[in-house]
Amino acid sequence: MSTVHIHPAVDDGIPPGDPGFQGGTLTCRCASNPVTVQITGQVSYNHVCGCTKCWKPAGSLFSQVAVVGSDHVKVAANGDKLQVVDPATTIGRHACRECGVHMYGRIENREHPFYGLDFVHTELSREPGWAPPEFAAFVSSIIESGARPENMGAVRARLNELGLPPYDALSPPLMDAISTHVAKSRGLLQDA
Ligand SMILES: N[C@@H](CCC(=O)N[C@@H](CS)C(=O)NCC(=O)O)C(=O)O
Ligand SMILES: [Zn+2]
Ligand SMILES: [Zn+2]
Repeated sequence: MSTVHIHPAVDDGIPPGDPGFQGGTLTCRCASNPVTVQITGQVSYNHVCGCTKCWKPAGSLFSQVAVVGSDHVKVAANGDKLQVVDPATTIGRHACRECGVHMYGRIENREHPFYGLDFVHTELSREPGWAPPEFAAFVSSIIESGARPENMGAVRARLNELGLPPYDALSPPLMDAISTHVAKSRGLLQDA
C-alpha cells in the first residue's frame, strides 16, 4: 500500500465503469434534508483535480470530478440550500450552504468552450457503475493547498501507478478542445 493518499475513490484501486450505466442520484453530506441532484446518464472525462477550487473530501489531496451535459442534471430535493461558492469563477460551483459539499458546477458563459457541460462529483452517489477517473489534472496546484513541493515526485509516481497520468493543466485532448474552440472563434480554423 502506498502512503500517498490521492482520493478515497481511487486509493484502494479504481472500480470499473458499467457500459450500460444510466445515471444516479448525488446526495450532499447533511444528516437531515440533504440536497439531492439527479444525473440521467453516464459522465465523461472523469478525473482527479488538484486545483484549489474543486471540492475535496476532508483530508483528500485531490477532488474527483467529471462532466455531464447540463440537461442531464436536475436538482431533486432541497435546492433552496444551494449557493454559488464564488460568483467570480468560470464554473459556478453550487454548494450546500450547510455541509459545504459542491453538488454541481455550471458554466453560464455561452462563449466558453465547455458551455453546456456541468461538473459533478460521482462519489456523492451510492450507485456503482460511474465511468472511472482517467487522468489527474492541475497536479502542481495541490501545493497551493499546502502540499509539500518535495513530495510531488511521490505524488506523480502514485498517480502513474494508479493509471491516472498526471498533468499540470487538463489532459491533452481537453486542452486541444479548448484551443480548437479559441482558433475557430477567431476564424483561424475551419472544420476539416
Ligand atoms: N492553480 C489554480 C488553478 C485553478 C484552475 O484553473 N482550475 C481549473 C480546473 S477546475 C479550472 O478550469 N478552473 C475554472 C474555474 O474554477 O472556474 C488553483 O489551484 O486555484
Ligand atoms: Zn448539505
Ligand atoms: Zn479543479
